[in-house]
Amino acid sequence: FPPVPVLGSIPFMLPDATKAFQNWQKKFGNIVGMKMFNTWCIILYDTSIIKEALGSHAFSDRSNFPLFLIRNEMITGGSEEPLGILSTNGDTWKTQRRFTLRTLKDFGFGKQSLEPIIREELEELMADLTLQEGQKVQVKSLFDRSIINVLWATVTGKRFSLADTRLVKLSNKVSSMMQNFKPFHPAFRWRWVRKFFPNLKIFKITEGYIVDILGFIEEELESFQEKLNSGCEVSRNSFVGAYLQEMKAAIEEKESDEEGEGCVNHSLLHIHHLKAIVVELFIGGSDTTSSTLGWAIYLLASNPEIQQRVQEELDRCTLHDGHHIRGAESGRHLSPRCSSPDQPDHYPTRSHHTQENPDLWQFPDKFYPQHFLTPEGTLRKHEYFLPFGTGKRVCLGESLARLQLFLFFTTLVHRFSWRLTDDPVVFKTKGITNAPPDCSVFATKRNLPDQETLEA
Ligand code: HEM
Repeated sequence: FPPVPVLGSIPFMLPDATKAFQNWQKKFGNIVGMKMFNTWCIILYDTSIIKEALGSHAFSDRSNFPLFLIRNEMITGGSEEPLGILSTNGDTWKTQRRFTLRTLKDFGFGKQSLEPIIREELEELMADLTLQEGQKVQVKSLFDRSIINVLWATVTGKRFSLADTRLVKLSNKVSSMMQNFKPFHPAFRWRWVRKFFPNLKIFKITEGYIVDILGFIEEELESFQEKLNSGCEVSRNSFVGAYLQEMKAAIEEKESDEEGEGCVNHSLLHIHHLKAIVVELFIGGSDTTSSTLGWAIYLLASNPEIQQRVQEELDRCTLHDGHHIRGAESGRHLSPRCSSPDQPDHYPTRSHHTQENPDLWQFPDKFYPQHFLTPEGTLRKHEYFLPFGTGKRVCLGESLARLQLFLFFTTLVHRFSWRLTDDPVVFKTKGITNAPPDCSVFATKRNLPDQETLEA
């Protein structure tokens, strides 16, 4: 379909974009070009094509996302210079990504040292749930504060108590930004719109979220910087501390940059990038993880027989004996209706949501954990299940996310039984990720025979 002026291919996507994408594949094959307003996009339907494309240099650049243009302007006081990881390219992206990955690895990504932080969150959440026994618990916001707290501890080395009003405020801001941000809103498509109509509601709302989140980060940064300015060392056991120390060392020692594999170009470490990355760790690591957990609880609460089987399996195994818990099926429900935009040169692509493709899944619309089991009952991997993306831009928080999902899911399903209340279950498909439905559950403590439990 030739795109129409202004709207591009949008009229052909209505009323149901998912259906339209499926029909396009039947009609045009595994690579389809389309236009979102003024921007050309490519939809890739085939896993091997997706992997080949996202693994190549041509597809490794990202555009300066509208949300980030606004953020960058606020951090720098006017410049739209690309900052952080998610929307930078070239040397800047490489440096920030390498530094972040290396630092987070030092904290124990992929090892076990983040486990105590996550366990502390779990203990407080479980104490909270125990107090709320017999009362309705909203699934959607159930994990927000705990997940934000893990990120906060990683970034600053501190944690809030779950009832702390600052944590409640930060977590509300981050989750409402993620749920309400409309990346495909036409106002973000043309840069002149913001220039001529800066007071449009969509811009003001977005700016409001960013101001609030940045406020939290800047307040914390100030205390780190005060320490540094008074000649003290700041501890490297937080992301902010490690970044500031590295910047300081680079200035003091005027290190000669040794560019190359695994090295960080110190001249590109800057407080503006630090602030931008912290915002991104919250954006990338909060809603994604808490929504996956929310889906898991909703799906188990609405499928009591499956919940019982999972609990029986958890009762039989211990956390460290290498059992693979069948949690992946809840991740299949998380992906947004359109997955993230990528940009080869200036042509963003959308990889088709393989998670719902009827050719790949026996029951694409159903919660069916057997999708991830072999007939013998062992874990079955799918090369087309790519929740963390693939290629050069693959998620850098994957290890943290997997550890959190595993510990929260196994502990909470082992210790509590989950039942839907009579409240309506309302599905909403807006925002960047596919949020779990609005619904409430009862969490009832399980009577475990002895305390040689999974979490011991
Ligand atoms: C269930 C949880 C998560 C899911 C499903 C998820 C998914 C993804 C996906 C699909 C991408 C690739 C986007 C692209 O191709 O441009 C990505 C990138 C990214 N993720 Fe995650 N993520 C999760 C958790 C996290 C966590 C916990 C963090 C940080 C602590 C994080 C930080 C990032 C960052 C910074 C990027 C950008 C990487 C780059 O552009 O080089 N994510 N994530």
